[in-house]
Amino acid sequence: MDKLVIEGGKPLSGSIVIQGAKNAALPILAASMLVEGNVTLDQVPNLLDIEVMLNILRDLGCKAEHKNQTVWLDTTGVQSSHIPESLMRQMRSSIFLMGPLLARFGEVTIYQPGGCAIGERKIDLHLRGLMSLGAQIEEEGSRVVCYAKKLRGAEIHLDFPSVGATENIMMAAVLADGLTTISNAAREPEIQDLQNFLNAMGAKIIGAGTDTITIEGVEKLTPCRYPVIPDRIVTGTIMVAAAATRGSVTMHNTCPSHLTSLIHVLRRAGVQITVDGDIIKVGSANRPKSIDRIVTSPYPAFPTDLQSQVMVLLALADGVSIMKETIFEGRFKHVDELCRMGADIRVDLNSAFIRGVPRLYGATVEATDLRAGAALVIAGLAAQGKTVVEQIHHIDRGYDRIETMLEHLGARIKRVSSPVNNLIQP
Ligand SMILES: CC(=O)N[C@H]1[C@@H](OP(=O)(O)OP(=O)(O)OC[C@H]2O[C@@H](n3ccc(=O)[nH]c3=O)[C@H](O)[C@@H]2O)O[C@H](CO)[C@@H](O)[C@@H]1O
Ligand SMILES: C=C(OP(=O)(O)O)C(=O)O
Repeated sequence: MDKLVIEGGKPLSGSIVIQGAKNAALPILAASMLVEGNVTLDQVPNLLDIEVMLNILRDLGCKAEHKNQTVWLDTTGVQSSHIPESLMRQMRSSIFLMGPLLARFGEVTIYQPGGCAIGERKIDLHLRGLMSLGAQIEEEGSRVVCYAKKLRGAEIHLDFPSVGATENIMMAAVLADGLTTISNAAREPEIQDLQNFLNAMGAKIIGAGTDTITIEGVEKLTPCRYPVIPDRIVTGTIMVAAAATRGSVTMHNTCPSHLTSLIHVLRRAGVQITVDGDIIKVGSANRPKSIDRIVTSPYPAFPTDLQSQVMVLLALADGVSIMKETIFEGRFKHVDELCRMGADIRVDLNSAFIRGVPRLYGATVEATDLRAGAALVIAGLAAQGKTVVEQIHHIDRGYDRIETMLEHLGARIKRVSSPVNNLIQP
């Protein structure tokens, strides 16, 4: 089991290029199953979740190669529309294959997906959306079998703007007969990226990025080459790390407009941020200021995927802050670990009350999920002394060798296998 060992207290400084977005690449890889032929995707990060998705695609009969951030797919051999339970369980995003495989083969068998333990994460909105398009669904235990000779367009209203359900319905509706509208659709940038990819293959979709998406079904798609957007959550993680260590970092290959809510929050905390095209510079020499209330909500509001990272900054702020999590009920697991490092945080229902402390202290802590793990890494970078972050396979799901990226910014961080003592000379 790998661990990260961090000798904290050194401000991050320098510049880095941000990786492509996990949450855009995963649905786009799934959407590639809608077409027959060679699809090439650029800016695909080297992540555990991408590896799992490529293994699922190979299991379905697709040829897949991933080298230097480019993925080459040959989907002509895809025959199967059955995803084994062991593969489904490896991540939540396996669910993205339901819509495309159903649209291409008229049937699909999947199992309840796995993923980080951050909440219940039902798939009812996905299933109801597909049923509205004419699919019949049979559930038996964790197995879900879905049939439809030909999907037909429909008006679908989502009770909640679920990112994954919006994407699954879009992918299924692309080859359906007639027009589909999704109202109360999620508006995340990754949904716009999926629309752009599908349209590049000949789909007719408008409205992604707003709460109403319209899909006019087409007969057939044509393969294409497509670059995935930059990862706004990785960008945000580094921005917070720069601020928490009172460093100065320049990030290239970013989409600042995707980070408006974070930029606003960090500026309120007293962090200096400048934006120039696709470059974001973050600098901070002073103790952060507390923020009375941050609430996570669907895009464009403050993202749940940056909640734990920003909590580290607030844990070091001058004053009391409140963070309310409204998307996932199990997303405060980093709090106990941060308290082990000296943070003063109390959780009541879905709100965390954060009384800032002047400093955190190194400790051995456990990453319980992807973003909780990223938060603990930031805490370790800012803390006095040595921090060991365990269970870092969670972090590898979303950050392409996080230690290499941070080392490049001057951090004293190493990935090690046990034993961990004496591997870093301060
Ligand atoms: C790969 C990917 O893009 N992952 C992101 C996506 O996850 P994901 O697509 O799973 O997130 P959703 O927007 O679907 O989930 C949001 C909320 O809706 C609930 N829900 C969802 C679907 C459903 O059928 N029924 C239901 O009740 C979930 O339990 C959760 O409470 O959006 C989340 C919210 O921004 C992010 O944290 C994830 O990083
Ligand atoms: C929760 C996340 O991802 P997933 O939906 O893939 O579990 C995340 O990226 O923070």
